[in-house]
Formats: sequence, structure tokens, C-alpha cells
Amino acid sequence: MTMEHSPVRAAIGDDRDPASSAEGLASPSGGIEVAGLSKTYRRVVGREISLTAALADVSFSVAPQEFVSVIGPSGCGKSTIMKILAGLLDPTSGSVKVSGRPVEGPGIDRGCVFQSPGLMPWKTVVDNVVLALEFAGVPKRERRRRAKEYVGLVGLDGFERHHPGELSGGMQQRVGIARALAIEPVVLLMDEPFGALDALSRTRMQDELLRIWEQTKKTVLFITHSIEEAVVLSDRVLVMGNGVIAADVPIDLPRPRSRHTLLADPRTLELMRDLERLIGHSGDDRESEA
Ligand SMILES: Nc1ncnc2c1ncn2[C@@H]1O[C@H](COP(=O)(O)OP(=O)(O)OP(=O)(O)O)[C@@H](O)[C@H]1O
Repeated sequence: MTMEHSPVRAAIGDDRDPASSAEGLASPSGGIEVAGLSKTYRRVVGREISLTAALADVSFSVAPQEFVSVIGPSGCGKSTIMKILAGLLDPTSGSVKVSGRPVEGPGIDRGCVFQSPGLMPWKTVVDNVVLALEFAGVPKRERRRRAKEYVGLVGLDGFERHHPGELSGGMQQRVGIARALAIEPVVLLMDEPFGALDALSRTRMQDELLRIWEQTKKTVLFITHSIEEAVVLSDRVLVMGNGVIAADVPIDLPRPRSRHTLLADPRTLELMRDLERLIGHSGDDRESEA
């Protein structure tokens, strides 16, 4: 890994960081601010209009380099927040800012990782990442080198020329993470990235993400249905229910972390029990997978 393109350097705001513009400097690079956010979906069904209030006056902030998870029952509005932050969906009211700038559409200051990595099956691992760099406007001469660097960071050295169909689900998700990191965003938005993985791959990926986060120190907003996953990974957990934030729980566990050590710590179990209780009281009786 070259110093010139080290992810660590990118995370602290180097000259390629789009949030380092004069306007961006007004607020710390990578901070997220969500204020009074509401979203009502409107669907026309025949002659009827159906309205679903997915978010109702949601406010929270995420500090630069903080890892915050959002947990809550199915349908409580988690993905809606993520889509608005990614610039893929307009809110009904309220504001979202990243690095002090209003989100007005997708941008290379935010890297997104979803449950399905959506890789191009006919392209190799490296070429999938190169494609994202091309869309992000990275100069051609730099794309391949940077793609290889991030494929290495997620532990896929030696698999650069494989096609997605030749990889396990966990390895494909690593490519998705490499692709999001390679554009060197200040913020990572992760919507149930490990939701489709088997239990063993999921726990491995949690350890990998802990390692990658320690190395890159991105601001991360992470959606999960798993209480254990939220506690192991996060600095703070937001508990959602019925379109509102019902609780904001600091995770006071030491870093650097490993799952193995954390799960032997009584404080981890205490936090998991607290979250379970809070989710139970979060005002939504729809079934939770947590
Ligand atoms: N495009 C849409 N049109 C109409 N209603 C929608 C749309 N997208 C989501 N909704 C509704 O908005 C509410 C919140 O959905 P959202 O996907 O944000 O929840 P979620 O907490 O992410 O759920 P899950 O955990 O199951 O992914 C749900 O009632 C859902 O049915």
C-alpha cells in the first residue's frame, strides 16, 4: 500500500477528499447531521392514495469517525434514513447534512454497502472496483492501482482476477466493501451488509469490519437486525421504532476490539440485554429478527 493512496490518509482528509472544500471545512469532515427528518411515502392504488409515514421528525448526529448502528423492528424506517442519506430519496421535510453540506443527491463523499453487493458477474473482482472508480471520476491511470489496494485491504489478495460467481457470499460482500472504500468517501453507509450471510461468515465479516474500521477510521452508519452485531461494532446504537429514534445507547466497550474478547466481557452481555429491552419497548409490535 502506498502512502500516497493510503486509506488512513484519505480518512483524515487529504487533497482528494471532496469534503475538504472551503464550504466543507465549516463543519468537521465526515460528520452526519439529521434534523427533523420526516418521510411519507405516497402510493396511488387504483383511485385511492395510500400514505405511509415511514419517518416522523427524526433527529440525530454522528461525529466524524464514529461508528453508529441503527437497530429496530422491520418496517420502522431504517432503510428510508439510509436512502435519504445516500441521496437516493428526497425527504418530505427536514434536513440531512454530511460534513456540514446538505445532501442533494448521490456523491462520492458517501460510500454505500447494501445487503446484496450487486456485482457485475462478467467482470473480475478488480474490474468491479475499477468500474466504481470510473463512475467516481478517478483518473484512468490511478484506477487499477487503487482497486488492487482496496481489494487487498478487505483480505482478497490473490482473488483479483476471479469472477463474482467463483466467490463465496462473504467474499462477494468484501468486494462490495472494497468498492465502497475505494472511492475514498468520508462516510460509509451500510444497510444490513451481512444480512444475507451464514452465521459463520457473518461473524468473520464483523471481525474484518472492525479491523478495516480501525485502519481507515471512516464515519460509519450501519443498519442491522442483530443486537450482538450492533454492540460488537458500534460506538453508539440508535434504537428505532415506528419512525422515531426511541433510544440512543453509548457502547462503552474498549477499542481495539475483537468479537472473541468482547463476548467474554460481562459488560457486552449487559449492553445486549439493555438493547433487547429497549427494542421491546420501542413502540412497534411487529416481529423483529433481532
Ligand atoms: N417505496 C415505498 N413506497 C411505499 N411505502 C414504502 C416504500 N418504501 C418503504 N415503505 C414503507 O415505509 C416503512 C419503512 O420502510 P423501511 O424500508 O425504511 O423500513 P426498515 O426499518 O428498513 O425495514 P426492514 O428492516 O424490513 O428493512 C414501511 O412501512 C414500508 O412498508
